[in-house]
Amino acid sequence: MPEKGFQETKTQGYLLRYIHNLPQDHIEIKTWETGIFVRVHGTNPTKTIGYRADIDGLPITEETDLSFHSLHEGMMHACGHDMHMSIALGILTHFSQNPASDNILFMFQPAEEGPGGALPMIQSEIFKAWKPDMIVALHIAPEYPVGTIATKQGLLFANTSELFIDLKGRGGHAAYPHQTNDMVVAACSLVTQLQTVIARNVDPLDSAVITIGKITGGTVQNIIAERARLEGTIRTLSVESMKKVKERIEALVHGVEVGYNCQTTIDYGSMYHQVDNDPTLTEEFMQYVSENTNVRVVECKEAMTGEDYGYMIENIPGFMFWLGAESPYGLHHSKLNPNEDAIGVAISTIISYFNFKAN
Ligand SMILES: CC(=O)N[C@@H](CCC[C@H](N)C(=O)O)C(=O)O
Repeated sequence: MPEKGFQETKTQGYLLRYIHNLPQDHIEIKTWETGIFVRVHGTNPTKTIGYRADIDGLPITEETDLSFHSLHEGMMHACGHDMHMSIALGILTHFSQNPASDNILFMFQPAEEGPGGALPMIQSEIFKAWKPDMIVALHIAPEYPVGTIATKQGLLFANTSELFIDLKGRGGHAAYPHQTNDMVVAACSLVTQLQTVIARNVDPLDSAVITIGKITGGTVQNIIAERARLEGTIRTLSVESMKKVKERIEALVHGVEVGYNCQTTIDYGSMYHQVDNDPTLTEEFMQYVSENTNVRVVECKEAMTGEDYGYMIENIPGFMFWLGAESPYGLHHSKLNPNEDAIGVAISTIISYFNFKAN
């Protein structure tokens, strides 16, 4: 039942029904927007360990033939959030029956794909009252085999900013281009120019991405377009690079405005802070898993993916890791089919690690 960010009402209802069927003696449940907080009271708590799972889907038409494929036409769990939820429910089920000595706070977070649920969730009164001392999250990784986890100390995921550029010129008859300012031509030129920011303005030893994922413009084939719109995303490995990339984008958009005699607007939509793994906790987790489980631990490089989970661990120690879920098709692909064996691997690994951390 994949649903867009902050519209996850059926998802929330499903999760709540499951959670209400667990033993209730040690748990407290609070809804927040379309998300859920569940606190499992420890037997002798000295701290609270947080665990976050994201719950929204993506606007992609699913092309798998799975028996449990999306029932919502045009929407898909193409980033593995269905698996993230299943894993969180598995861990919660265990601790609701066998509480650890410390408290564990489960956060079922809406709107990771946009516009971002993590930041308002941690600003909520519930989070402030139940504030965890550390937080853990995972993301499925189609490129790693089941039985593998991958992470690193420090920067794991990039800074992100959405990018929406609107262009408005003068439309007209397809046969009289000299009387118009064609926004399809201006938009196409701008898309190409934007790639020069990466190729010519970003230090080759740094990294950045500008992806335009959607272009719209015009009305019909024989009318020159009065309007066009580019929708995309920017990724950088530092907050400073994001600032520089945006300055260059603004300069190029201004150039198109002058060069094509049109009006433009730029909207940066939602922005996510980079995921910076706490070095000490991450190192300890990697060592614990290597020495105490059959899971293979890989030290990976940082990725240009974004995650609003970065806000959760900006001021609270925590980390995220990739969970091997081998699929021939990657994240955000209509045929993504993560291997479900990864669910059990994640549940047993996190239960073991939380029991270790909860002393
Ligand atoms: C893990 C993942 O795929 N996250 C998304 C986050 C998107 C943030 C925002 N909507 C944007 O596009 O900038 C990703 O695309 O990396």
